[in-house]
Amino acid sequence: MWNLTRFASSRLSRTRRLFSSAIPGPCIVHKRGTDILHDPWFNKDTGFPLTERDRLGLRGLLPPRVISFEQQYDRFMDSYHSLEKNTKGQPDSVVALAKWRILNRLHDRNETLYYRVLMDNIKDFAPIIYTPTVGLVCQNYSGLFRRPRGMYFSAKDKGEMMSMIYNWPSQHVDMIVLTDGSRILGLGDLGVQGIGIPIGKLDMYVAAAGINPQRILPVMLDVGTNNQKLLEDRLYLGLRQPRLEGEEYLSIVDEFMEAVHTRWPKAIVQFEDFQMKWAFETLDRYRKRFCMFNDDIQGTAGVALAGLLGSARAQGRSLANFPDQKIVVVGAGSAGLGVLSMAVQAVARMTGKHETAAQNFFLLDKDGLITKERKNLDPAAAPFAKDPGQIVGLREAASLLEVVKTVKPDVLLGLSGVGGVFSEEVLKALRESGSTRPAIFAMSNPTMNAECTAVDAFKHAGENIVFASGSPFKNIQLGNGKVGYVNQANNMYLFPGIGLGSLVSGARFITDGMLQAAAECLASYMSDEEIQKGILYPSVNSIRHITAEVGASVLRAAVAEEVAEGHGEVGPNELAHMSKEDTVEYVFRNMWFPIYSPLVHEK
Ligand SMILES: NC(=O)C1=CN([C@@H]2O[C@H](COP(=O)(O)OP(=O)(O)OC[C@H]3O[C@@H](n4cnc5c(N)ncnc54)[C@H](O)[C@@H]3O)[C@@H](O)[C@H]2O)C=CC1
Ligand SMILES: CC(=O)C(=O)O
Ligand SMILES: [Mg+2]
Repeated sequence: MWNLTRFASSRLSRTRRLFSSAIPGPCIVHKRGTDILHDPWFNKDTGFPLTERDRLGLRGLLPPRVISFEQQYDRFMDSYHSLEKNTKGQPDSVVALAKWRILNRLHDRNETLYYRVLMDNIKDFAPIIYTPTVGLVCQNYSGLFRRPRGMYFSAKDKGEMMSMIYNWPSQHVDMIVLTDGSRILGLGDLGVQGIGIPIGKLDMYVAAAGINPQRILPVMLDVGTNNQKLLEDRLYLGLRQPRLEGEEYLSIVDEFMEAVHTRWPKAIVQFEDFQMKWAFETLDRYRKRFCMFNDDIQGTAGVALAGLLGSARAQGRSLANFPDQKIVVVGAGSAGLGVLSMAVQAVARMTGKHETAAQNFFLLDKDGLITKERKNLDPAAAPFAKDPGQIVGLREAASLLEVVKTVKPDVLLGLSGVGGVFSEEVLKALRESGSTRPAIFAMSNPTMNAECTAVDAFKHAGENIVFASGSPFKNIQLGNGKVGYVNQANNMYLFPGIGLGSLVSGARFITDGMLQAAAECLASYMSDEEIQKGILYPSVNSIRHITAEVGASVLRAAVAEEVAEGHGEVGPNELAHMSKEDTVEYVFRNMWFPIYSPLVHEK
């Protein structure tokens, strides 16, 4: 089941070999002249060769010297480094937004160069285009707005979506990330400003999964906002009305899903940052009708499970001991419940005992420990609610500190959205954990919403811990050359591979088996040596490689579960006869790589 043998050791060299053989095919363009220069999909700026300038009516529209892609790349990186130098000492938020702006301007101008720069510098740039800076961008979106990106469907568009969807200029769309802005990271309801999240997630799709940027579509479903501050903000760009509820709300989402799949029947829709009630309801409503998944529930669960298995290994225990781990989950929302249900299912598979699989898991929300005595117990949390008779020394609504002191957990996992809930006292109490190497997952985003910082975790809970956070922190120097490793437990390690594997298998639906395969692949990726150091996840620098491996695992699971219908020229039979190695190679070959393609004009 959990086969933790390591994949091929020369991960990156194989990636490079596959890409170095990539010869850019021609790209058909239906425009000429300035229309091309103003289209970031095709624009090469000063990089257009003279012959192409002639063919496309660009002569005279650019300075005469042709600059190579490498020179353009270096020029951008020089500007970026100057900006870093010039903003030194300024407040973090000012620096972060300045960095986001310079990247965003390149994105608006020249996508090929933008994605190349992003891919090659993913460790430095992911924190800008993704968490944490994307949170700040969403908070300030209406003021930062210069040009639209993606599509906006609002409650006012009811009845029009089927025709509106044809306003999108691309003939083909493979991957859509959709939000209604109701729970953006841990920042709450940001209304239309939440569009930054689908944009950031899709940037990760291009960088990690090699989805062609001409085939992605970020979407905002604006059904109003309950954020009073935004409703009163004169610059706010969304609908100024309270959120739609009930059937009115669902009819908007239904209409959007029908419209999308009428134009692009094979498009995959990732639901992102929906408030809990709609996250679960829409997943249930659409998962057997469309190829879709909810990243916060399902992507996060796989990443957390891989980390939990890793932290069991980090204690030098065999995986057979995983079911004995005592795990406290703080946050009973879409993410926390998603993690719990996948982890409990893994325990049930390992032990064969479904009734007792949840016994070592403890779930808390804003009111404390959840037991069966909880008034208005949420049905989604009910399977994890403790029976008061079976938790000696604890009671309904016990505080986190009481729970940690009594349970002495092996793992403390936070998905509460509340910064600092792993207080000094809680972290110190973890020193009494039954584990030789307790693990702390402070998974809430962005950084200020993390349940604790890396510094505090190592300082208060001890140097022997394993630590992971949703947004990046720097490794901690513990003295005497010892390093406290900081892992990034973020669904970015899985959602690109889930989307890519579903796409290239032509999956009709995304099944539990495919999601489990993704989690198993991530869990088995790390060597024992890395795990012993406390490194649970691969470096962000190798995200394309891990995504290809995850994508291939998802594809094989789709074939095994008979939902794979094939992709392009490759039919389901051909997929079924591919070896494991072949599937990885096939997935790599389907990844878009940012290099300039010769442009061919067609009327
Ligand atoms: N690292 C990652 O990959 C991911 C991180 N997240 C983060 O997880 C957080 C929560 O997301 P959702 O579950 O979708 O939100 P949610 O709003 O559905 O759930 C939040 C839960 O936390 C509980 N809570 C609030 N205050 C608390 C407190 N003081 N103590 C204990 N529990 C408390 C609430 O009662 C609720 O059960 C967000 O910050 C989000 O950014 C979400 C998905 C992926
Ligand atoms: C990472 C992510 O999906 C979230 O924080 O919501
Ligand atoms: Mg999310």
